[in-house]
Amino acid sequence: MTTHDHCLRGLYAISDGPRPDLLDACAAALGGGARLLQYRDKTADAPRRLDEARALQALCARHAVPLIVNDDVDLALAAGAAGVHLGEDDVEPAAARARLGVRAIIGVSCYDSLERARHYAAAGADYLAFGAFFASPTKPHARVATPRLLREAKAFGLPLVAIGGITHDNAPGLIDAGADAVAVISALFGARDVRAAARRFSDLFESDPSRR
Ligand SMILES: Cc1ncc(COP(=O)(O)OP(=O)(O)O)c(N)n1
Ligand SMILES: Cc1ncsc1CCOP(=O)(O)O
Ligand SMILES: [Mg+2]
Repeated sequence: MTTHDHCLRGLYAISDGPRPDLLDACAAALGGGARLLQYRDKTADAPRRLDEARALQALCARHAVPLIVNDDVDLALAAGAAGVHLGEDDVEPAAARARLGVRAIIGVSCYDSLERARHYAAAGADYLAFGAFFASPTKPHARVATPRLLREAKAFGLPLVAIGGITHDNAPGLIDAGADAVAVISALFGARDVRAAARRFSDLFESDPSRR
């Protein structure tokens, strides 16, 4: 168990920027109960990314929710974020830890691979992300994972995050298979009412499985 386990259960909101109402949309996700927020912006607009990451860090601090920055350890450091999410193109957890400190939340993408999970669990990751579990509007060519991976990855003893095409309808199956958190972009930030969408995802973690 890590010191971050309390926030690693529930809805993990991942921003879909750039968008003009990014702050409002993220505030709505947090208002709807998101337990983690990831700033994911794949553009190269460094000044805007820094401004947005800093603004999101202030927002997250008001909600006592950790901000995770996707890919970019330097940006996480500059924004004072709680941590970073690392994929296959990014640095190893130890390098991120050396920059961000022992208390940082370092998440890793394991895609469909238990081998990656084993490696990253030993390398000091705080959570293991698997996916895509369903066709993803955001990342149509993402590698495909199956719920069985979640059941097997429980053995690593770290919080498990599921990602990829997750909706209110298909999330319960992943939670039942062992996902501690569901990471969602389109079905959350593409919703007309982001706060209500976040609340519905969050409620899935509170309710009796037989009543979902
Ligand atoms: C929680 C979470 N899981 C997986 C990813 C995907 O990371 P990666 O494979 O590095 O892809 P990009 O998001 O960088 O396109 C994630 N960001 N967050
Ligand atoms: C970043 C990422 N990695 C695998 S699927 C995905 C995108 C998830 O977005 P969506 O919830 O819109 O499918
Ligand atoms: Mg990445």
